Amino acid sequence: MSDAYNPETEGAKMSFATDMSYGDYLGMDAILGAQTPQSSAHDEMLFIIQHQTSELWMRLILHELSAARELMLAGDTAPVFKMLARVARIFEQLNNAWDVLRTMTPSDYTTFRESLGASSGFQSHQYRLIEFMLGNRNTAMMRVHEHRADLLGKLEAELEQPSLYHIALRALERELGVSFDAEVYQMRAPHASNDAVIEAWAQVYRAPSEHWVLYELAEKLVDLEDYFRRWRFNHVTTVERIIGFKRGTGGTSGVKYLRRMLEVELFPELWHVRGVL
Ligand code: HEM
Ligand SMILES: N[C@@H](CC(=O)c1ccccc1NC=O)C(=O)O
Repeated sequence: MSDAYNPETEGAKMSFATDMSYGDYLGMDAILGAQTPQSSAHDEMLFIIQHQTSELWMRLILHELSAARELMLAGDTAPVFKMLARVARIFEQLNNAWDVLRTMTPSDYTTFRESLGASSGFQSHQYRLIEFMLGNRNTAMMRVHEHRADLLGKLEAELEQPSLYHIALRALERELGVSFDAEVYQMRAPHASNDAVIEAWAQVYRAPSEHWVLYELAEKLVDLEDYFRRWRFNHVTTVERIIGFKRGTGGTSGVKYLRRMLEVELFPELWHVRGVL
């Protein structure tokens, strides 16, 4: 008989015929059954898992942002800071993940790129939902989901709700006793910079101790956008490294399109305010 240590002797439960196990709880059969490479290329598994893990983290981002929005609407800001800090950390996790994908060379990628057809991250509805929630609401991005009423419905439902930034701006109005133009609160357009909003944030930044909660909220949002920008930058750099200036499978110009996306400002006034202090 082997003298290998048997944890059963100290009480480890070994039978899960009728009890919920680790795999049951985590839905491991569904998760580990969801990798279906379209080619026999070795690196396609890396590619699939990289995207699936990213989508799982995005799912958590959406969970945190939804809760943060509810709490902000209820005026309960303390837990919101924790949630926004967590979202920034998740982006950092996604940023670090590029190191794994970067081990794939251009020649590795060409072994299966054709198998991807017209599919592309451009069609990630969770990515679009994150953008919409934060306030970057470019409705032109929704058409790729027209064939999926469920996904389109989620994006449409999001557009019915104020963005997280809208809610922050409402709080700013209340704090300073000011009122922003209605155009600031457009529901179906990317948030555009507004001078009155810059001036309002400037009041907060000139006297942080008098407006501590809003100051902290603003800095959490800047932090989040900072990490999000790094994600976009890592993406475009990895893309250039792997496919150069080829067109994207999603039909865009590829790196040129992604470089344009680097110009997106989620919370423009929070960046512009730095220049007027
Ligand atoms: C070999 C690695 C990758 C390449 C070559 C690549 C390439 C591209 C290209 C060319 C686009 C532009 C749309 C198109 O025409 O296809 C794009 C968009 C996008 N990709 Fe990737 N990508 C890679 C990895 C990833 C990963 C790991 C993610 C994580 C989920 C991701 C998420 C996205 C998203 C969300 C967009 C839309 C961005 C936007 O519209 O602002 N990509 N990608
Ligand atoms: N757009 C990429 C393909 C790609 O990266 C991709 C394909 C399917 C699912 C996710 C992807 N990731 C990001 O766009 C390309 O043009 O090579």
